[in-house]
Amino acid sequence: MNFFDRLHDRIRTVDSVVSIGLDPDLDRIPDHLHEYDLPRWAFNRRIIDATHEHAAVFKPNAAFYEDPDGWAALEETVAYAHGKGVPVLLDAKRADIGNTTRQYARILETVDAITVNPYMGRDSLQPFLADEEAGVFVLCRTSNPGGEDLQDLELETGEPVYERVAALADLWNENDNVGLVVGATKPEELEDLREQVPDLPFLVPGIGAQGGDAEAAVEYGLADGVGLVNSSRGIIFAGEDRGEEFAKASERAAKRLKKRLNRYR
Ligand SMILES: O=C(O)c1cc(=O)[nH]c(=O)n1[C@@H]1O[C@H](COP(=O)(O)O)[C@@H](O)[C@H]1O
Repeated sequence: MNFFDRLHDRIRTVDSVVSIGLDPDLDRIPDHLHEYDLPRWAFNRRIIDATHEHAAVFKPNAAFYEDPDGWAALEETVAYAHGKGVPVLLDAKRADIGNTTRQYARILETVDAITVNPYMGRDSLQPFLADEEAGVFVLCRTSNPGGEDLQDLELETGEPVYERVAALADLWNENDNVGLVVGATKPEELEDLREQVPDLPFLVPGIGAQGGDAEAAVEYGLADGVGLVNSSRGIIFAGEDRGEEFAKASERAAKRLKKRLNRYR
């Protein structure tokens, strides 16, 4: 079944478009979890238990797992999220030349969706795009300040680079499996892009810790009700100062964000 159809069902089931980012910074997870073999997995398990009823997806960012224990923690995390019925979107921002990107795409046997980087062009994304079951979110207008360095550059046609990326992503969407990543810190670009590509669901990061616009994220992020608004640190570290009770604060933060976003749906 197509990822966006599954996401549509999941959003309906939990009445939520919240993507919960599982970015378990080892310097920030509670002290008592460091005695476990895999502290990141111990942390994620508690976060998943506490928040899964509010999660449209879980979005682990690969950067937090790129070492042997990290990969083990990620594997456990993905299986556990799936056991709770929650799709997993791996934020890996992948792409490379053909034979390399084919190896990257093998991760789609494990996760449901992925973020990819359009900089190397269509062939660098082909194995992802060819997977009819997977969701492929193309970085378009990112939330960070330096996003403007390249993404806002004007082409000879007068359009900015990020709009060209959106147009290309729309062309690449032959299997109805492509979405865009557009930061909540860019509400005007969100609005323009929604008009330009009305059918592409967006993953909108940048609310919470980065201070983005939650209302614009929902208003323009969804295509026919399908799309994702992500918060990572704002949810998983909501209970940073609560010791063993940390996950309860995450549950409250996830529920609060769900309710807040639902006001705009
Ligand atoms: O691809 C992403 O998810 C992403 C794109 C972007 O433009 N900005 C952005 O913050 N992200 C990711 O979204 C998450 C945001 O985390 P918080 O700022 O803690 O909510 C991180 O995992 C980022 O890597």
